[in-house]
Amino acid sequence: MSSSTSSEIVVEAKNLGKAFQLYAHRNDWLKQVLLGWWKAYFKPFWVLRDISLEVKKGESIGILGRNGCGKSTLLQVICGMTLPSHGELRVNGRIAPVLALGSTFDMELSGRENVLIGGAVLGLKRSEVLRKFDSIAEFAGIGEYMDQPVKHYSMGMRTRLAFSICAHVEAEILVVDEALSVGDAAFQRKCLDWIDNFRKTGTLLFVSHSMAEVRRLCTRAIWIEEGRIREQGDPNDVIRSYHRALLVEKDDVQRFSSGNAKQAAAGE
Ligand SMILES: Nc1ncnc2c1ncn2[C@@H]1O[C@H](COP(=O)(O)OP(=O)(O)OP(=O)(O)O)[C@@H](O)[C@H]1O
Repeated sequence: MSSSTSSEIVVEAKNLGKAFQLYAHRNDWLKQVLLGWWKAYFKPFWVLRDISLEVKKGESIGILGRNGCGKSTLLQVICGMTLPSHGELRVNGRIAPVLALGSTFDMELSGRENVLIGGAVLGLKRSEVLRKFDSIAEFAGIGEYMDQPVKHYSMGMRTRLAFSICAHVEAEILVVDEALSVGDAAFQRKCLDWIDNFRKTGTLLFVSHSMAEVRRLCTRAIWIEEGRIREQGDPNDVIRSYHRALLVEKDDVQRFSSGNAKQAAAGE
């Protein structure tokens, strides 16, 4: 029996699965919209399967795994950006997802306008965003670009703005999906320092290919492989197993070219 009380658990997933709809032909999605009641014109591609996990308040979880194994999809499901196809999910607390927020920016609007929208999306009142605006702008450090349309920003500048908004919404759960990798060294250091402080009270979900960052920031690591949890536990142990597997496994191009074919061959 688990000794943690339900109030300590901020994320609880039971048998979570996510399938995307893959269409063999360009127009099949239209057929699906019009005739889907009669027959399915897509094949489900299961990206996450049978994920069960509990994240306790104050934990810092590092999620690792090879390209395309389902790390970002798992975080997107947890953040509510996409619905699970199977299983149950309970999230208890305000979530600030850095990369996801950046991807919802309105490219035609200025950084300033996106701060107002992004702050509201993450649950702040307009008056609160206005009160925090100078601090958000200072942390983002993009100067006069704050009044330029976001479509003129570099990827790093977008991420700076998204991180800065997330850092100001007093979230209980911070979700950082490889966001730091596009920032320059000075910004990365600033974010890591901020995350260090956040970890004293908040919960961190962190996807990274940098094992040094996972070791430094995380209290637990979860290794995802082909959409399933392969191993979880102490970051040093999980990273060791992951590295060992990477040394013996070849770079399997088929993972990307025929995910569906692979599932079909396995009779799924
Ligand atoms: N909207 C979508 N439609 C169809 N397939 C998708 C969609 N989004 C993701 N996928 C597929 O789901 C799988 C998992 O993708 P995901 O982005 O979660 O992987 P990841 O582990 O975060 O990879 P990386 O380390 O490369 O960022 C991949 O095969 C990807 O092609």
